[in-house]
Amino acid sequence: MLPKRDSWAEPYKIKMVELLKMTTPEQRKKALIEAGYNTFLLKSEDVYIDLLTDSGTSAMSDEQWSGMMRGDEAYAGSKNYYNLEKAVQEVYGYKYLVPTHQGRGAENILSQIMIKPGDTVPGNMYFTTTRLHQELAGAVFHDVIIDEAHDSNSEYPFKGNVDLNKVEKLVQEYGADNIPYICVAVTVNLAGGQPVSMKNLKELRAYTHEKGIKIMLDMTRIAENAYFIQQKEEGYRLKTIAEIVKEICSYTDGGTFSGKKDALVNIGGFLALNDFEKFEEARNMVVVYEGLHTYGGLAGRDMEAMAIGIHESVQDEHMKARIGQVIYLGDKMDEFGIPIVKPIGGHGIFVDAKQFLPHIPQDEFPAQTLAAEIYLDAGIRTMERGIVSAGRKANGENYHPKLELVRFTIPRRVYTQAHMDVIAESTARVYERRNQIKGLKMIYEPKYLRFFQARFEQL
Ligand SMILES: Cc1ncc(COP(=O)(O)O)c(C=O)c1O
Ligand SMILES: N[C@@H](Cc1ccc(O)cc1)C(=O)O
Repeated sequence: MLPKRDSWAEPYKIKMVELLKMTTPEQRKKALIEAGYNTFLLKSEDVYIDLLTDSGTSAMSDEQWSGMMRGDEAYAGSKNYYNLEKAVQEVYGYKYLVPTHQGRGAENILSQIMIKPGDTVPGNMYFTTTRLHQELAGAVFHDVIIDEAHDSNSEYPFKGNVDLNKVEKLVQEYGADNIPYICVAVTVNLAGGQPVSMKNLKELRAYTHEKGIKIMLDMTRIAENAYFIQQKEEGYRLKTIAEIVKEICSYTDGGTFSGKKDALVNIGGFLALNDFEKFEEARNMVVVYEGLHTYGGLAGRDMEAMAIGIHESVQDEHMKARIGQVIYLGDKMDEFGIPIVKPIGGHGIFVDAKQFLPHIPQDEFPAQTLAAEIYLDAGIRTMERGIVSAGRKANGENYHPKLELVRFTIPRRVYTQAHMDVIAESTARVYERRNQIKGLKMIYEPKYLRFFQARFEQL
């Protein structure tokens, strides 16, 4: 067989490194018990490879670091705000910008200015913070993602797509007047970083236009979604990521953004809108919750780094290496027979805990258990994305999501291919001893977003 000739490589070189601490199995066991078997409660210094999240964990470029030095820390009218506004207008095409400290700050403001109590908000699968803000504003969330998204074995290439029949059913039942907007996430985090196709967005735009319903993007990982469109959707192979990103936004009315993902910064976010009246409301609201409308809870230097990161995020070679690394890890896990969500998505590998630990019932938290076991093996930190994350319904019952997953989230520009090998091998070791693994019971449950702070004990 001829050797492989189409390898990708990182379009950067390493200028500074952060040393990692290795731990012993005994140290990890102790740390895990102290953390109540919740990877969110581990101390970062007890972690070897940190795949908890791709949020705020990416490595900034030298350009971004030099942007930090150009921070204009004026209370009002910082020049970095105008640079960020320009970046948002140029890259996404939205007219108005309201900066926020991170994505959920924007979700809060959007929910408050758009939703009236009793409204219905459809979305392509829930996201924890997004749904909570919609609910706190008085709306009921309805999942309108296609059925394939709930099936970890379906190889459908655009599992993030909205099912228009499900939307139509909601319109029939609740009336378009009671649906302020549809929230469309690109890519869909909890489905496994799955993309939405341009065709689907165009169809949704045509439909919502006719009904007078707005589309608000959760544009947190929009550049990653654009990469999948470029690679998989007919007619987009020769378009750049930048062109595709702008086209996606053109079918929508605005979006919330967590700059901590695509935009390669450690903190920051924004709300972008096209409607001036809504913008005025949001700009007024931001001073209540975040800070003045020209900084929204951010330092000037943070806005500068985000403006630069937005431009870097839509470079084709960056995205090729970014997703290439995720696919490399997924392929390795696949070779070991580890059950993962297919197709491989944008920001990480999602291991199917129901298939991995079929002997553990969902009420004994298989994904939480597996994340704990993965940490024990080699100090790799991952995140539960199953019944714990899904939380409870308004009537107090637990949601029982079909997907019970452990997310191995890859920070951008941080780890090497050798780290990916270590991660896959460690997971394979846990897979070999899967039959001996026992479930957990929850011993402490906070009211909101319980997965962040809940505590568990081994059964
Ligand atoms: C899809 C998605 N939307 C919204 C958010 C909220 O962003 P942030 O963490 O910046 O508040 C996140 C991450 O939290 C996310 O992954
Ligand atoms: N958005 C980040 C941080 C986060 C994690 C879990 C959540 O449910 C909410 C926020 C992520 O997806 O990793």
